[in-house]
Amino acid sequence: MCVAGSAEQKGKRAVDLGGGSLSRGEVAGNYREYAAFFDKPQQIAAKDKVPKLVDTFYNLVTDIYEWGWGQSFHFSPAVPGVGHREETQLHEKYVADLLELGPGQRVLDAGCGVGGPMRTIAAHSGSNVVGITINDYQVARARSHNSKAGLSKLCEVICGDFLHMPFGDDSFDAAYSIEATCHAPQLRDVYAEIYRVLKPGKLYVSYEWVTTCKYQAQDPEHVKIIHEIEHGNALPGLRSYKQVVEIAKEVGFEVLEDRDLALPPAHPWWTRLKMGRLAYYRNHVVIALLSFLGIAPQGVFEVHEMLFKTAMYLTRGGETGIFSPMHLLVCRKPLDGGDAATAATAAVASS
Ligand SMILES: C=C(CC[C@@H](C)[C@H]1CC[C@H]2C3=CC[C@H]4[C@H](C)[C@@H](O)CC[C@]4(C)[C@H]3CC[C@]12C)C(C)C
Ligand SMILES: C[S@@+](CC[C@H](N)C(=O)[O-])C[C@H]1O[C@@H](n2cnc3c(N)ncnc32)[C@H](O)[C@@H]1O
Repeated sequence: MCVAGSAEQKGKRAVDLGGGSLSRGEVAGNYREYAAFFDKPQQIAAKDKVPKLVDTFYNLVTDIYEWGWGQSFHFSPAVPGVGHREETQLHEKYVADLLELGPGQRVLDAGCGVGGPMRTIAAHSGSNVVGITINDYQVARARSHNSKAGLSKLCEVICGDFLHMPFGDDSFDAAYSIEATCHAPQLRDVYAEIYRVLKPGKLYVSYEWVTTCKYQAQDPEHVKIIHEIEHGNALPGLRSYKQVVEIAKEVGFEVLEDRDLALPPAHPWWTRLKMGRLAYYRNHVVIALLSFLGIAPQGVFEVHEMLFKTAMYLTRGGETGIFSPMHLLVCRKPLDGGDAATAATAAVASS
């Protein structure tokens, strides 16, 4: 049976799909718990439960993401005549270039996944990247990929919560987050934490998931699309493009640039997702078969079904223009960190 190939990029094999750090028997129950969370709006309001929910989500989806997407868990603008891998790397190198990274600098990757972006950025710039992710399965995967890529010296990965990072004040020369801070129950908490660990005068770049100016809260179709995107991606509530900028300023950052990289002349980021539909049907059949044979744990099929559905809503979000996964923020921690730090502390206290 030929089920070893990945849908779009070689790496994880279908026969190895599992539930991350969960045992085989835990996958179905964890998926049910995950799904139930989104059926009860009061739970989404219980912000302290979100990091655990996000950890569960990544136990459930990390293998499928690697199998069907690759080692970078984010979108990229399409580039005509260029393959997905290169499109992805271009989007990652842009972060390194905006941060003006070079050898010897210590850079934070807040929400690093299995480290696709950190490897591109370290190899491109020669800087030392320290990644943090809440999911210990991703830490193991990232370390293994770093070692295979010969980048263990430049790339370090730790398991932890980006809302409470185990790093000293003013200890990084730069910081970035790629499609990760959207998981924070309060955006200002993660921004304030990144602000704290960044040296004065240094830059933070983020690709944010946001609703755009086209989103109408009174349009039921818009509301449905955004709710389904939140459900399929472990999001406690998407923020608008305006809110992310306001929050960055509130914690003390100077916002040097904020721009939606999805807007024309950029080519649609959702092309890859939409074009992959046939492959996803095939994947669904493969997973059904592996589940029937007892090779894939019970529950993986349901997780795949959820992702299938979320791919459709993400595409709708892109096509309607109400959602962007790549609102760029370039922020600087002011040199006179004193006043700004006070603002950051006050912002956290009031959140
Ligand atoms: C930033 C986040 C994740 C963004 C993307 C990397 C993922 C969002 C939706 C995912 C996928 C949807 C469909 C899957 C398909 C059914 C399966 O057969 C193969 C994997 C998918 C293509 C999967 C891959 C990753 C995504 C595109 C969020 C979580 C904040
Ligand atoms: C969509 S993935 C993006 C990963 C990576 N930036 C990339 O582009 O490949 C989001 C990442 O954010 C991490 N994350 C979410 N909430 C977190 C938290 N509270 N603390 C640390 N990491 C978190 C997840 O574990 C995951 O690694």
